[in-house]
Amino acid sequence: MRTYRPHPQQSGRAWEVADVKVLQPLLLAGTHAVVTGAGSGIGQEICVRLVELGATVTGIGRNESALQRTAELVGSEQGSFRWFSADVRDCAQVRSIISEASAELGIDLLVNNAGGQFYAEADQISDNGFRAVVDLNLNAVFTVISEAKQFLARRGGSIVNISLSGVERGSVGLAHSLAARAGVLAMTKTLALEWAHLGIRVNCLAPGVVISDSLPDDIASSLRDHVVPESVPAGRPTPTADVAEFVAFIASPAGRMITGQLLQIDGAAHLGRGLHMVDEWPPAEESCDESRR
Ligand SMILES: CCCCC/C=C/C(=O)SCCNC(=O)CCNC(=O)[C@H](O)C(C)(C)COP(=O)(O)OP(=O)(O)OC[C@H]1O[C@@H](n2cnc3c(N)ncnc32)[C@H](O)[C@@H]1OP(=O)(O)O
Ligand SMILES: NC(=O)C1=CN([C@@H]2O[C@H](COP(=O)(O)OP(=O)(O)OC[C@H]3O[C@@H](n4cnc5c(N)ncnc54)[C@H](OP(=O)(O)O)[C@@H]3O)[C@@H](O)[C@H]2O)C=CC1
Repeated sequence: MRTYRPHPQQSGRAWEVADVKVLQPLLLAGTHAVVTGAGSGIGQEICVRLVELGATVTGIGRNESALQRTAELVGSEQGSFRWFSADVRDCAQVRSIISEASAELGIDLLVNNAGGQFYAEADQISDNGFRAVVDLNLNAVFTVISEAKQFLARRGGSIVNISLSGVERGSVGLAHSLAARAGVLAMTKTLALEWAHLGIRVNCLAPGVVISDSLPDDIASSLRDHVVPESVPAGRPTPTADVAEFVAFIASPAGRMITGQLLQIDGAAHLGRGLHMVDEWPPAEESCDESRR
């Protein structure tokens, strides 16, 4: 199998530390952003960057110490960060947090980032397992958005739904998650239409492979050693900073005509062989098991 490596001129430490912060300082001063899944990985990076750009950020997640860590990471001199601990699948709790956090401030940016799944081929996913993943990655997104609408409408805010590269093509081991993300994509396009007259914009950002600190070691190694070299034409994972900068760009005035879009920040992974979360894909012919046909 062909493996992908990063271009030699885009390798090494210079690339790793390259500053992707291209937006003007204090670009988002005076705005209020709500970010779910704010205690780790992509969500944490988004919070840190939005505060740096001057926004007041409300973070939501389940793990209090993780949210506290985000609070410690954000700088204090520009915007500010406060957090609420909640399971986004708890509709009543999440509705009450969104309205408490936004009654005064309204919402300029809502980032639906909380999400995740386990990896299993479809015939290993129980009804309850499918439901659990759809609850987190689709139903909770609807609840958050529908509560936030009245606050987004005050000044014409923007919604960014974090999705997965490959949402339009499928990935082995992710039937539940991609079904949910495809639902979010359809909801994104529909709400972009329905709410355009309110000035509310709705987009999906789909990272490819992001190797963040919060991933379990076995998943991180599998992504680094197999999925990236075999399936990401750019030959490298997507840095969390790239996602955070694009979220801020969409929220900025420069993004004011961008709505109803799916943007895949994935080094062309969605054009390649697909991001498949199994050891071997496609299966070798001799290993095909008749009983599973
Ligand atoms: C595109 C390629 C690259 C993709 C890279 C993507 C990376 C990321 O998304 S990073 C985010 C990483 N973080 C996570 O994924 C963590 C979030 N995950 C979860 O919280 C759980 O996986 C959850 C969504 C299922 C929610 O868990 P919870 O509601 O607590 O569910 P339970 O533990 O009660 O289980 C419910 C149901 O699911 C079955 N199940 C759980 N794990 C597995 C598994 N590995 N294989 C098969 N089935 C599983 C579990 O057995 C339960 O079903 P029943 O037994 O039928 O009751
Ligand atoms: N890593 C990757 O390769 C990719 C990730 N993504 C997506 O990006 C998003 C962020 O992932 P990433 O940063 O990598 O992974 P993380 O696991 O670090 O982030 C997921 C966040 O969601 C929160 N979360 C999970 N379940 C719930 C819940 N029920 N209620 C509230 N918060 C919840 C978690 O916090 P807590 O547990 O404290 O609640 C955590 O902070 C996810 O939607 C993920 O699927 C997309 C493409 C690739």
